Amino acid sequence: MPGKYKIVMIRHGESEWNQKNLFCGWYDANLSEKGLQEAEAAGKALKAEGYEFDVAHTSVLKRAQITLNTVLAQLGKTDLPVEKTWRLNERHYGGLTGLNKAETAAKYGEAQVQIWRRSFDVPPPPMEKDHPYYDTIMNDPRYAGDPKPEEFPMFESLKLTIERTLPYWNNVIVPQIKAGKRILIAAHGNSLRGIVKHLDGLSEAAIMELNLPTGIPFVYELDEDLKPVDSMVFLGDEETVKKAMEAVANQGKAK
Ligand SMILES: O=C(O)[C@H](O)COP(=O)(O)O
Repeated sequence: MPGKYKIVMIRHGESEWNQKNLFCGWYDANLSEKGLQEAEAAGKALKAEGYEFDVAHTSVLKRAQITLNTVLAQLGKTDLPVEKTWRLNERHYGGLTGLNKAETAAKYGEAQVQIWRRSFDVPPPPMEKDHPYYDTIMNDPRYAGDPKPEEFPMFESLKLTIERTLPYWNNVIVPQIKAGKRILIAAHGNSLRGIVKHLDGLSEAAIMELNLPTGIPFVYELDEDLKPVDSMVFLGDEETVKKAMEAVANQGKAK
């Protein structure tokens, strides 16, 4: 039976730091050429499937915003209302920000990197004041006043990420869904993993296994209680999606 509501989500296209296999988090990396192409293909796929939207939500980070703008351009909807919030930002990778994932796996072990990347409540080490990207992130005018100084993250586990994403989901997105708005969310691998965990009621063990591919839209059909009737249906062939998920997982392997 079809769901009452449909919502489309997409992780940003490959970023320049994804390409270099660096922990990115709140660093404002640009999309790579491949990431731009992924975003264009995503927009074409959504158009071919006849998707239309009333509003979009994204983070304050340009890799998500450029992905969204590229998708909307393909849909001929560059005038769609867009809401931007730090609450959809990628999880803050703390002191790992800027480190190479494979080198970090060689240094601390793949198991430790897998825990930092995919566990539910084990945070990465904090970003200290002398971290090379501390000032860039802390002094970013887009964060002036929100998050409040006392809630500005220095590191985030998935649990902490969900705790700041869910208020936005519940207070802003859910009312729009219930009002019949057709919604597109362009965000990040871990902020979207948090939403997926919430929607599907995934266990901490199950969410550890989920790697979201860059730039491939996925659809949830929800019943009137916002329970999934259809979960995470990707707009891409199964083999492509599977390979893309494996590629994300393998970023954490020591070379
Ligand atoms: O922030 C990053 O490094 C990536 O966008 C997500 O990284 P992950 O797949 O290692 O969590």
